[in-house]
Amino acid sequence: MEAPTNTETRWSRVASSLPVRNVQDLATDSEGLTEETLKRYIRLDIQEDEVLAEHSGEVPVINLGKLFNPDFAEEESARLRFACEDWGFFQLVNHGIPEEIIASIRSDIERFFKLPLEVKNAYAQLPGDLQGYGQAFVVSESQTLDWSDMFVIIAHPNEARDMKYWPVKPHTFRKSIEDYSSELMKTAHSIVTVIAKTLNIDLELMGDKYVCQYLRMNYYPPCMTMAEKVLGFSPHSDGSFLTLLLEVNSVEGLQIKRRDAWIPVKPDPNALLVNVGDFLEIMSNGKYKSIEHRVTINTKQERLTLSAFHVPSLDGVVSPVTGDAEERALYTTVGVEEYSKLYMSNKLDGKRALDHAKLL
Ligand SMILES: O=C(O)CCC(=O)C(=O)O
Ligand SMILES: [Fe+2]
Repeated sequence: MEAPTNTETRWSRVASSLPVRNVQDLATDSEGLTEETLKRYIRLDIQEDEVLAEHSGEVPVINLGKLFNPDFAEEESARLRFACEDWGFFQLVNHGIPEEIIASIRSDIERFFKLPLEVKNAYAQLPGDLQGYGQAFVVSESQTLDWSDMFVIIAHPNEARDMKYWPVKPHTFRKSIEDYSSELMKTAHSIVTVIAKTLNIDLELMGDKYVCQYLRMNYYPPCMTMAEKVLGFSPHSDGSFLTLLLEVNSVEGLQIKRRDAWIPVKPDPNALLVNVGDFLEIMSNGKYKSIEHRVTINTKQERLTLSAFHVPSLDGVVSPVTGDAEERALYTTVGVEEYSKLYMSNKLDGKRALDHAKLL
């Protein structure tokens, strides 16, 4: 296992930094909120594709308990396969993470974002150690226009926990993050096991020994004057293998792309929202889809979420696994570090990193 210093230096080669204004602060600063400052956040492309709220209820729901219950496993695995093939997203219920652990992380994240700006800024680090408050790790120019702030922590490998700038406020924060992170490692592991079975592939590189977990807290302030013109998070697919999202205060905002329209996801307080990332799409040779998603903003309520990206270690190599001799590889083999660099670079020209890995 790599020592944290190695991880830090490696990440400093991967992640690029585009520092921007803290929008939570901007949103509450009546003097700063002028037409001039707001202008840069206005997005003309928001209304290009239809929003189909009537399909919200169709987002697949997968019951983790059933996946491991011999009486239901086969049927539930088939549903999981369909969710990954057809939606790239599913709500994971009966996930088994103790309620108190979820309650603590929820309340600590809410409390963290209520701290004064200077306190939060004390954690602002540039991407060298991939930890920072503010938009230090945006992956595209367009994301510098996002109406959100984020805070990133490497939670696994565990050595990363020795990082210098661990948040100490609220004082329970470190424990809640550690507890949640370990639970989530188990949950992700369970899902990965079933995914490996449904694809009939070996997913050793997603085993605990190799996998990295990055936690990102996202804060989307309300935008009183022009919520319908700004985006909290630009359309993107995730540069992960699997992402598990906790919608901390269950405020709606996430929309997923489906058949050229956007489907708003209704937060389910009892579920984790799971999505297929780029590495899983590549590894499954395109059978499982890493779907674009975005976050919209409302006029009244702030939205808080916690994304957990599960990614193979930077040393890893990801190849498409083909079923039989007839199946042609549709993606190139990518090094995780090389791919992450591309994903984090600002040179994607409006394309997704994934498009660069696709073979024609
Ligand atoms: O905050 C959200 O709802 C989604 C965040 C997201 O897409 C991400 O962190 O990659
Ligand atoms: Fe995402």
